[in-house]
Amino acid sequence: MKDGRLEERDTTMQDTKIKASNVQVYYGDNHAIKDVDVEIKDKTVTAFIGPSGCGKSTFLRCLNRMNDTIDVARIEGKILIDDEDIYDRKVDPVQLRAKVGMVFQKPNPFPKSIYDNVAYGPKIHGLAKNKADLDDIVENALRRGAIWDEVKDRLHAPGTGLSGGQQQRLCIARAVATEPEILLMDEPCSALDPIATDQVENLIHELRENYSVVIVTHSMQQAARVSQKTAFFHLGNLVEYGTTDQIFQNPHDSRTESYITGRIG
Ligand SMILES: Nc1ncnc2c1ncn2[C@@H]1O[C@H](COP(=O)(O)OP(=O)(O)OP(=O)(O)O)[C@@H](O)[C@H]1O
Repeated sequence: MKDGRLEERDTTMQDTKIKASNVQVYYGDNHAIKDVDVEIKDKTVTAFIGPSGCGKSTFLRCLNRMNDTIDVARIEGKILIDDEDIYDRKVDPVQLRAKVGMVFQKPNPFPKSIYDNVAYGPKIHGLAKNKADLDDIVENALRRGAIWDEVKDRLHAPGTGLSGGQQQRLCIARAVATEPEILLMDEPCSALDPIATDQVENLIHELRENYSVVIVTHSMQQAARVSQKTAFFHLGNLVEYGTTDQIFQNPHDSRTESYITGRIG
């Protein structure tokens, strides 16, 4: 059982990594995110929860400008990362996405070897001086993805030949290989069995040492297990944001309470 007060002290000590103000997202006429303000802490796992269609993934995708790739999406408001406006014209979205890595619901390794899956990002971002350097980066990332021991003897086998849980850890290794500061995870365990889920959750716990992790999850049990902060979304609004212990044990808003007690979902 977590000590609520300790957890609270722990997260309030962390610096703000992401500050979103008055964020609105429209898909054509559909106002999917309504006036969201939130400060996301560094070295903390933040869970986004809420009923299907409430805008969790949409808001997550605002944080590394993945919505830019959706023609009908329009974003207003401000999102600062380390006090820099990520929607400023001088920000290159490709560089931004290296700093703000993303792991998707379905493991999506490239149709390349395990090695090349991880080496690809560091290569295009010029992070390796030579082959030996690249080998080190790949090994380190696979270790941080908690999959090195399982793949070290078959680095040149296809990534798509791994099990689902291994593929997801490979995708996490690929995301950390470009030395991001923030990791966005959109339901990273929904395609995994309980054992693989447990491995990925343990990994999320370790990643928190070095990164700000933001995870969208349908599972309230998962949010309670992995996160220190939780944001509850409903119909495009950020209804309540607080420590995970407060949200689950003492929700202030009746909508949050209805959701966590299973009355709405
Ligand atoms: N690519 C898109 N094009 C148009 N509308 C979209 C798109 N993605 C999401 N939407 C709409 O935006 C709203 C929020 O969807 P979003 O996927 O962000 O919610 P969610 O809370 O992540 O849902 P779920 O838990 O079911 O994944 C919904 O009305 C959805 O139909």
